[in-house]
Amino acid sequence: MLIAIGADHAGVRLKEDIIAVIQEMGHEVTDQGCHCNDSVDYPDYALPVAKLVAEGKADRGILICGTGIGMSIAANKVHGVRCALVHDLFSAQATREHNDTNVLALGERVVGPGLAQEIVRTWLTTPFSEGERHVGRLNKLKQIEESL
Ligand SMILES: O=C(CO)[C@H](O)[C@H](O)[C@H](O)COP(=O)(O)O
Repeated sequence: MLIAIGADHAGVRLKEDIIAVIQEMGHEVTDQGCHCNDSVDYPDYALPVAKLVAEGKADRGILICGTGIGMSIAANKVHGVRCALVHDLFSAQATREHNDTNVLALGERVVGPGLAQEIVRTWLTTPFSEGERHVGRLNKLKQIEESL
């Protein structure tokens, strides 16, 4: 898979750890920044990653800021993106199985690097369950998007 990744200044250190995990797993990465420790604005980095996923130019996206909250809010404004903020392994698995999430948000100030790496491994390897009830709910999300 091609994974698009982005971070603000509060997530840039964890971004490097996550890139290493993605590459170890045999996936490709497109790094959309940021690339320094200067204070930047998370929407500027969420948007390119979310658009790459929504347009089918990347298979998945991973976004990191201090809490993951700003990144997840921004990413979920892009039609076609289902972004989950995840800081535990149960949610990493459930959000793939139930929500078919295509973008993952993490908070570098919330989660340690070891757990964050394990969350990414779980999220990248867990398939959507294809359960009828989940498909129906995703269709309802799509209808909401299309009605706006
Ligand atoms: O959006 C956020 C908070 O929900 C992110 O965690 C940002 O990284 C954070 O707000 C950045 O904070 P800073 O004080 O500007 O470093």
